[in-house]
Amino acid sequence: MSKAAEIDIVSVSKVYGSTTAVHSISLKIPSGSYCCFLGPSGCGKTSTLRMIAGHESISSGDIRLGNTVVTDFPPAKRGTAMMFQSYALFPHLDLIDNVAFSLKMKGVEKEERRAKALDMLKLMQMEPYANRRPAQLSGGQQQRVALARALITDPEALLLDEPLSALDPFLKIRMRAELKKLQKTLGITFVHVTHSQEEAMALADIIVIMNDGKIEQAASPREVFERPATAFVARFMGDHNVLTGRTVESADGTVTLEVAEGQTFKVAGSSEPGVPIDIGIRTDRVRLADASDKTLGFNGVVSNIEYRGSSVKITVIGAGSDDFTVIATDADYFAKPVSVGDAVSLSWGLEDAVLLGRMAA
Ligand SMILES: Nc1ncnc2c1ncn2[C@@H]1O[C@H](COP(=O)(O)OP(=O)(O)OP(=O)(O)O)[C@@H](O)[C@H]1O
Repeated sequence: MSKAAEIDIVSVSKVYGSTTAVHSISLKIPSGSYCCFLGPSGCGKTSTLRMIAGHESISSGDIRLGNTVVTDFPPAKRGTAMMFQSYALFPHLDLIDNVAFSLKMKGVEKEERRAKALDMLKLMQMEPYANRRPAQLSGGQQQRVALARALITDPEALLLDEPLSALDPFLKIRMRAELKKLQKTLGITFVHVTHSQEEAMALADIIVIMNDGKIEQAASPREVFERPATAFVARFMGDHNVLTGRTVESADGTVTLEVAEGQTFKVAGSSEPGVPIDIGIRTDRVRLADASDKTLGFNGVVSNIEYRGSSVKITVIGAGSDDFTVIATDADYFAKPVSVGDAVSLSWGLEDAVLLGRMAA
């Protein structure tokens, strides 16, 4: 197998007519890492992936793979391989010829390309099916063939566009584990586009969260979860309550923020007084208990309760929010259950609230 390459995206934009799909993004994807691009529909993930692959021209900026600027290279000359969402297998060819196709295009002689295709099918545990056609395979098996076909060119980076979206939920989780194992075995850089937070958290060394053609945060899953950089990330990842307010005081590394009239919260950090600001409060760290320090909690009214098995989701109205979420463990909840309409006191620790940065305009 080839060695892995770092992918360096430098001020890259993509403009389609009057739509700017990607706004001057910069990012270094370390060699040999598993990188997931995550974001809502239309945020520019696929356009970015296709620009790395060379299937889409770059409107401005540059992309480097290792030491080579590949901006103007055709896809086959970049050292990348792409696996498409639909797998794009040829229905009339058997698996060996499907996998060997790109080598045929390069003029590799028949025996050599078939031997290499068989090696790739072996790697994907698909050798016993080598003479079948794609229609005679399950979805998961077709995906393995598509992977074998992408990997036969010995790419330095494998680019995957929503690779798991065509699979049923059970197979999705199994293939997810296989993708991760494959990436570790091969040691090459994987760039994977998904709109699933869970998928990105499970797979990635680095998650790149995009919104409206820009990168909101690029960091490890743990950092994204514990330190969301922006209100968008905190909301999109769905594990924080986001409250918006105005700084009333900033001293000794702590900001005091007014979120509703007479309701102030403390959070670690610093900010100019008067500035509007967002804070994120971990849903799983809020306790149904009175806070000793009232700036680390509030009194509210329960508006909804959802049982989730190992946890219970409690929605509370208060502190200027009508859907403040508390995730309690089932044990904690059933030790002291509450009902819709109950008045509750919520509290959290200073370390469970984070100051969320604002996007540069
Ligand atoms: N060929 C095109 N011509 C014009 N506009 C395009 C084209 N391809 C994408 N766009 C627009 O660019 C923006 C980003 O699209 P892109 O496919 O990169 O987003 P995405 O994050 O991958 O979305 P999805 O998850 O829905 O695939 C969207 O507004 C889309 O409508």
